[in-house]
Amino acid sequence: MSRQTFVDRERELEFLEKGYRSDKAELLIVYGRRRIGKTELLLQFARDKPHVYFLATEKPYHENLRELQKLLSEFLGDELFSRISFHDIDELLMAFVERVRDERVVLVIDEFPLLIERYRPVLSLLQRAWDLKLSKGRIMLILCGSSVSAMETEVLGYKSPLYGRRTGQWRLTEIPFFHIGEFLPGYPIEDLVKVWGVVGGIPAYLLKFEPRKDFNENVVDNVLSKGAFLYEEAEILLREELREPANYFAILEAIAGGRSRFGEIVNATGLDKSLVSKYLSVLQRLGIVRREVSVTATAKEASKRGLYSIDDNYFSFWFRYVLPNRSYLEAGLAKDVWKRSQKDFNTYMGSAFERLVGSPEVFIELTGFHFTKLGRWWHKGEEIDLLALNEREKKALFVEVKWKDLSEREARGILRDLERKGELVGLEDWKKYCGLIARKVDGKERLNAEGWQVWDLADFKVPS
Ligand SMILES: Nc1ncnc2c1ncn2[C@@H]1O[C@H](COP(=O)(O)OP(=O)(O)OP(=O)(O)O)[C@@H](O)[C@H]1O
Repeated sequence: MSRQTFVDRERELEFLEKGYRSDKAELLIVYGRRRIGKTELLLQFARDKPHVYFLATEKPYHENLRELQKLLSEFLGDELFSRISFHDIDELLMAFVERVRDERVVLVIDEFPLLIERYRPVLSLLQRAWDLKLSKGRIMLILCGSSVSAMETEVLGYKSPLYGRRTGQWRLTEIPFFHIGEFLPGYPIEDLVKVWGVVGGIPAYLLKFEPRKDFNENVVDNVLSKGAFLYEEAEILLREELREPANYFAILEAIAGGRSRFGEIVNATGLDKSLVSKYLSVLQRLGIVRREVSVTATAKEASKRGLYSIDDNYFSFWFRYVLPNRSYLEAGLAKDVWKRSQKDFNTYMGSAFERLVGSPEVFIELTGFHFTKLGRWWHKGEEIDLLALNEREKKALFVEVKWKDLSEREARGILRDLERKGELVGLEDWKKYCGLIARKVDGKERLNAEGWQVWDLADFKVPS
């Protein structure tokens, strides 16, 4: 498959097509992290439909307005339209809808938060246009943006003038793991898992990795080398989205370095508790950090005992390997840094692999176990990597996850210990199963025949 091919996004396209088929006026909000593929998705969707795609820029509001007017008049094939003087976006859009009459037109306004930044009243003007005219016609208006905070507060929030007008919204997330092989044809599954550990499912980053280079070469050339796109990307994105990046940097570096409890993060950063708590909630909202609680925790326990980790693999990798090694990397020592990071990277991959197989889609695809709850379990110094509960059928699957090649003996040892830990969870009258997911397990068939549930990378079905 060619590298330029559009990958997956089936659910997203279906969501957009459904809106299109409604044949009524639609106001859809599409947003998500930078480089996640918003523009590409919207262009794919709109390409075989009458559409206007407008990308807002940093220029002043009125220049943006003129640009939009130019595109709309080109669509109408009406030069006169481009010469009318419109004061504001509401007048322009209402006049456009008047002209297209009953035609079903898709109008995409990309980077919408830039317009808001330039001219806040744009929100109420759009509301006015929507209420007076647009909502009564057949336009499909899609507002798109990469600033998650701006889209969630200014556009979707209940204080927004547009609140209640939208007919649907979609936060675009990463390309699912089982599709990333399509970006790197020929890559073995083990390397795909590592690629996922380094850049996650972000299309723009996956495209930087070249299939003709091996994994290590790609990491050195595309992430660790001064001047490479991914060498500074994390910093650029955080500066763009956050007002006080220095404190966020300190927090992310602490978490990337393995501090997962609130107190540990406070100690490592030296920041005030209330500040750390505020910053952590912003980072959670942005999808950069996640807070986990033990899967069987009560609401009271959950509010106290959370563990923090970086949820965005690229940030996780960058804060662990780029930032702390900056002086070496600046001096052109990327290869050396990577060579001496190998052992640590294996540990890093241990947590990445746990996150991968603990994501609901991958877990269900691999194990076929239907659960109502899935997550890590811990209590008094004992820990189980994954516990899947089916509360309706009272079935539990305990799973240990290892980024290792295990002998049959090692695997059996891990499973027996897991069986012991499983008894500590206290699911007395439940049916319990013990499982193991590892990079490779010798004697897998024999273990499965004994009643254990064992999977390794050979069980991952990745199309490429
Ligand atoms: N589903 C996909 N399959 C293949 N390539 C993709 C896919 N989605 C995006 N890309 C590619 O990834 C890159 C980034 O995508 P795109 O520009 O659409 O992201 P974006 O979310 O609009 O980014 P930004 O917010 O930074 O402008 C582009 O080169 C695009 O062609």
